[in-house]
Amino acid sequence: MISAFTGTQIRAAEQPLLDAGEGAVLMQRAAHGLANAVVNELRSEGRRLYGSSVTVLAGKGNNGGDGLFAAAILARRGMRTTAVLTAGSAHPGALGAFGAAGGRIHVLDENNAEELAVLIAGDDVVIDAILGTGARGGLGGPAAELIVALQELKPKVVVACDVPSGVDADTGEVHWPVLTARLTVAFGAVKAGLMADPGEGCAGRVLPVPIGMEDSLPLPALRRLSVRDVAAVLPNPGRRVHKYTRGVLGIVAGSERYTGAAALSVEAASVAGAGMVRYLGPETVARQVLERTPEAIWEPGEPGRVQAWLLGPGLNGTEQLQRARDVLAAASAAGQPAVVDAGALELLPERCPPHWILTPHAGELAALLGRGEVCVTREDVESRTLHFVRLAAEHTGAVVLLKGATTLIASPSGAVFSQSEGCPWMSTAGSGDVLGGILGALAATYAESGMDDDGPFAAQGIEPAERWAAAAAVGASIHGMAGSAASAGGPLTASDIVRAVPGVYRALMEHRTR
Ligand SMILES: NC(=O)C1=CN([C@@H]2O[C@H](COP(=O)(O)OP(=O)(O)OC[C@H]3O[C@@H](n4cnc5c(N)ncnc54)[C@H](OP(=O)(O)O)[C@@H]3O)[C@@H](O)[C@H]2O)[C@H](O)CC1
Ligand SMILES: [K+]
Repeated sequence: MISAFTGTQIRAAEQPLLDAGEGAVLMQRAAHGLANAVVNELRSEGRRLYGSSVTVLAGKGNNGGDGLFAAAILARRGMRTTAVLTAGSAHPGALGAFGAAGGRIHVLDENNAEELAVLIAGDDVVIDAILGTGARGGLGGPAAELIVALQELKPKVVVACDVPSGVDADTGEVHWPVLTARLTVAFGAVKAGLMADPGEGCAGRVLPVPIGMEDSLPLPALRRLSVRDVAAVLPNPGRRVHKYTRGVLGIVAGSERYTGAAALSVEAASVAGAGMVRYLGPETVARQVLERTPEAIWEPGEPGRVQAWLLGPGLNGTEQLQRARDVLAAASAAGQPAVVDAGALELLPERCPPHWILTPHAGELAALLGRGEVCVTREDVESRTLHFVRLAAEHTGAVVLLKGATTLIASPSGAVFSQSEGCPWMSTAGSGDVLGGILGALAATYAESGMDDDGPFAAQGIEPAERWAAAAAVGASIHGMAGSAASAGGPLTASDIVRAVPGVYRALMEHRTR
């Protein structure tokens, strides 16, 4: 499990060490970690250190200090090093070390941003050490001009020091302009803003570097399940199971207008481990569903027993909406888990049970919050994903899974998971219906026993109040892995994601036996 913390949490954990006069030691560790990361990045491209060039953009605080000390190390190892001081002044000790190691220094002013950008852009590596966890807002003035000009010139390799300057370390909010990094070297621990959009999109790969205060960290603000975690909690049928105990999922999806959504979500649920899928919808849609997934059961009347529900993909028309309303009421009364997507989100009661999983995209999340009179737009949600997903979980009382390049899953208890296994090609019609099917299958499977204190989540140390959010994170992860496998770098359809799901399960099961 990867844990992420806010800048404030990290600063608090550092404080006892700073009080004990260990600040300089922490900075040296950070600088060595950063310098090593630059060396490895160059080596991975088959480049020699000697004769390669690096520029550090250094702000006036400790972030700039880390960058300058790292550049001094790189200078001593044979790199041509330049520093651009973006605030006129810089950490005195680090600047001294940099000068002593033979680095060249330029001072950014009102008139030289473009000229310096041209000078730097040809370097092999640019280290962004302008702002770290001490930032308030983003870059302005000449520093912003420099970043805009540099971004246009497409520098070869950008390594961000602790956090890309302009990304809010706590929230992932981005204050443009930001220099997009290939790698972010995070000191002490990953910052929460590097695992939430839009910040994650600026950070590239994130490499945590321990600096000695990790034991003092509190509970994380955000967690990400690793492949190993997902493998460990994946439902694994024992010898004595049958289709009913594996988990039966009821699906209310599709309509005359959107038949594909029903077909995709039923098929996805079937391949994602549900023991059986019962489909509720009009006969014309059911025919197409069964043509694609003959294993599913059409329920024209009162449905048979299910362990969980999926409602919403492609839902349209009075008849289907009424069906969904009835099912929601029955699921609530029976205490059954439900995955609620798309059209069914509008049918939710004011407060939902904590084992319901809502799966809005940014626009739907804005609408959901609007019901509670929080007036936000899709753009607001997209720019502060972590904040709004938490708020939606708090307001609705349910687990809220906000779909995106980084999928955030907030539990009403306050825990947040972040998964990012997918790829941009997955932004395609029907992809969300497949996610709904996978989540539904997991909900039906886990509903039987997965959430107990002797179940897989408890074994991973996940608290009872966080388990449904963790289950949703498993679904997001499988969906992302299946999409990336199906894409292999190229375009794909939602059906391709479905076809890749069993292979992902197999690979995860293998992981488990290793
Ligand atoms: N705490 C430690 O011992 C260690 C920290 N590490 C590294 O330090 C940074 C955090 O360093 P800090 O000096 O606290 O803050 P920054 O470097 O991020 O910012 C420095 C100053 O910049 C000014 N500021 C804030 N916002 C802006 C802005 N939008 N534009 C321009 N300037 C801004 C502000 O100064 P003011 O005088 O304006 O208030 C900041 O104080 C952390 O990220 C690590 O990289 C080490 O890693 C380990 C030890
Ligand atoms: K930085």
